[in-house]
This record gives sequence, C-alpha cells and structure tokens, in this order.
Amino acid sequence: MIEIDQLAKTYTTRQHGDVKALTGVTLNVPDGAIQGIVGPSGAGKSTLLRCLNLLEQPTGGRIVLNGDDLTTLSSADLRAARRRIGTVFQHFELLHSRTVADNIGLPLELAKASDQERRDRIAELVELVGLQGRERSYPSQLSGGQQQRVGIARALAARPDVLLCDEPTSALDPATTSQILDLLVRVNRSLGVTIVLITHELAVVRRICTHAALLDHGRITESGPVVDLVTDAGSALGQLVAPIPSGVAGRPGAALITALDDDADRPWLSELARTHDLDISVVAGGVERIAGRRVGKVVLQFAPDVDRAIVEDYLRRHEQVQLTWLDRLPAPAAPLEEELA
Ligand SMILES: Nc1ncnc2c1ncn2[C@@H]1O[C@H](COP(=O)(O)OP(=O)(O)OP(=O)(O)O)[C@@H](O)[C@H]1O
Repeated sequence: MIEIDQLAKTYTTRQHGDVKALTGVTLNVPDGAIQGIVGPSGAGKSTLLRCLNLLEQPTGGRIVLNGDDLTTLSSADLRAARRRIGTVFQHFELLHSRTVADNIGLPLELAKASDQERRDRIAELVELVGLQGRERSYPSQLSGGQQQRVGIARALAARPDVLLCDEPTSALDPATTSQILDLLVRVNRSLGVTIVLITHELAVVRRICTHAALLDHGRITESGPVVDLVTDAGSALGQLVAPIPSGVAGRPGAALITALDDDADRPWLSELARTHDLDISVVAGGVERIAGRRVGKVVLQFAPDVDRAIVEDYLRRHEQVQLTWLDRLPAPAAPLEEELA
C-alpha cells in the first residue's frame, strides 16, 4: 500500500518566486492496484511522480510505502528505497550506446548483482516483455513499442514493489499502445506489482486502471475505484472516463442506469417496460469493458410524469443496477473535460 499524505511541493524560482506545484495531495493506492492519475496540464502530475520516485524532495507531507516513510530516509536508505520503485518514461530514456540486454541489466549492475544473477534476470525479463532474439540489438534498431518494452523490463529488473509510469504510451501509435497496455496488465497480474500511471489519455484509464484520481491545481479533487466512479452519475471524474451523452442532464424524466457484469446483459429494461406498461425510449448507451468488468450505461427517457417509485422499486431488486434521475444532476464542468479530451 502506498499512502500519500498531504504531500506538498513548492519550487522556489528566481523569475516567479514560489510556485506551489502540489498543495496537499492525499491518496491511498492499494496493493495490486493500477492507479491512474489524470489532470489538466500544469496540475502537478510530473511533480507528483518525481516526488514518488524520490527524484524530487517534497516540501511537506509523507509518502509511506509498505509502512516505511520515504520522506525521512537517510541517503543510504534512500538508495535502497529507490530500488523498490521502478519508473517507465514517456520517451523511454534508454542508453543508446548499450544493447537491449545491457539496458535491462543496468539497475542490477548499479545494485552490484553477480554476473550470473544479472544474466538470469535479463533472460527472464526479455521473455516477459516478448523481446527474445533482440537482446543484442541497440535502441536505434528498435521500434518505439519495442523500446518501451525495454524500458518496462529495465524498470522491473530490481524486482520493485511499485512501477511508476509517466505517460507510457503517449509517444506510441494506437496499435502499439494497446500492446503496451496489455503488457502492463500482465506485469500487474503476474508479478503483483502495483502500478501508478500518469496519463492525460482517458481511454488508458478506461482500459486498464482499477483506480483513478483527478489531480487539479496541486491537489486530488476526486479518487476511487474506476467502476464506482463511472457508475456514479455525480462523479466528475467518472463522467470524464465514461461520459453521459451531453444534453440529457436537466431533462425531466431522463435517467441514467448503470449495470455491472451479468446485470449488464439481463433484459431488465424490456421486463420493466412490459410489467409496468411504461413508455421508455433509449437515448444512448451500451456495454463497455472498464477496469476489467462489464459496465452497461444507458440513458433512458421516461414520461416526465412517470411514477418514479415504480421504476426505483423494480430496479432495487437488481443488486448491480443503479439508477440516477438526471434532472437533478448538475452538468459536468466543461473546461476540464475539454482540456483532458
Ligand atoms: N523545476 C521546476 N521549477 C519551477 N516550477 C516548476 C518546476 N517543475 C514544474 N513546475 C511548475 O509546477 C506546476 C506543476 O507542473 P507539472 O509539470 O508537475 O504539471 P503537469 O501536470 O505534469 O503538467 P503537464 O501535463 O503539462 O506535463 C506548474 O506550474 C509548473 O510550471
């Protein structure tokens, strides 16, 4: 578990004086999570990541990794703690004079592992990331996706507890992005590594994150399991990840219904219409895979004077189904939506 508690970072600059990049970030990342952190440009995402991988000293607050407060470590302990945290970069940051194998083995060299140990670990990692046969290639001979595989293998070399990913797919094309995201999920599941992923791509959150947080002006304004966020019509972050079609909020008789897993496929809608003789039209909707679960999201239009108790009673029988009347819902904040889109 990573506990980030009231983390603050102020840069002191000649030109602009004090710049408050983080003003009290609090977030708990559960073991085994893929935690996405999204936010508009300048929100403090890179600063947060650099504080988490101990490249930047926070000016306040704590980062506790599995019980150890990383902000109070001595320099010797700090070196050991850095090995527990691997980082994957947007532009790979490989050493171009070294082969694939030597890039992957670099953290083990720095940790003074034996040659045998290093060779065995490199072989394991090359297989994990699917680069067999490319061990002796140089980064310039690899595609972007292959270079990012090397970056992921190198970040995993010292068997870290946490993998920090800084926009890991934003330099890649859609097909390669998809393969790298699959690899990150495999790393998370098979090695049990907790992943913290900074991204401005909401599709990445939808596709692989189990948890998400919204960073804005140096603080977390919302966070939680992705499935809870996207099924909560009042969640700004949930609506960014899986938006309700625009124009329906505020319409009398409009309702959002979310249904999970098996309930996403049940014919409860036709049953409701039939048994209670209701006129219902489907405004928009569909079933998507989000955070590894099936999430159905449908916007329905009932008659404005529909007996809401009938609808609510019927849906209450389905545990995984939630209903929100949209006429009571404020419209989501547009500027953030546009900035992140
Ligand atoms: N080394 C630095 N010195 C001074 N100010 C900095 C430094 N690094 C970042 N900042 C400032 O801190 C704030 C947060 O920047 P940061 O790069 O962390 O945001 P971000 O969310 O990663 O933005 P982007 O998505 O555009 O990369 C900004 O106002 C930025 O100008």
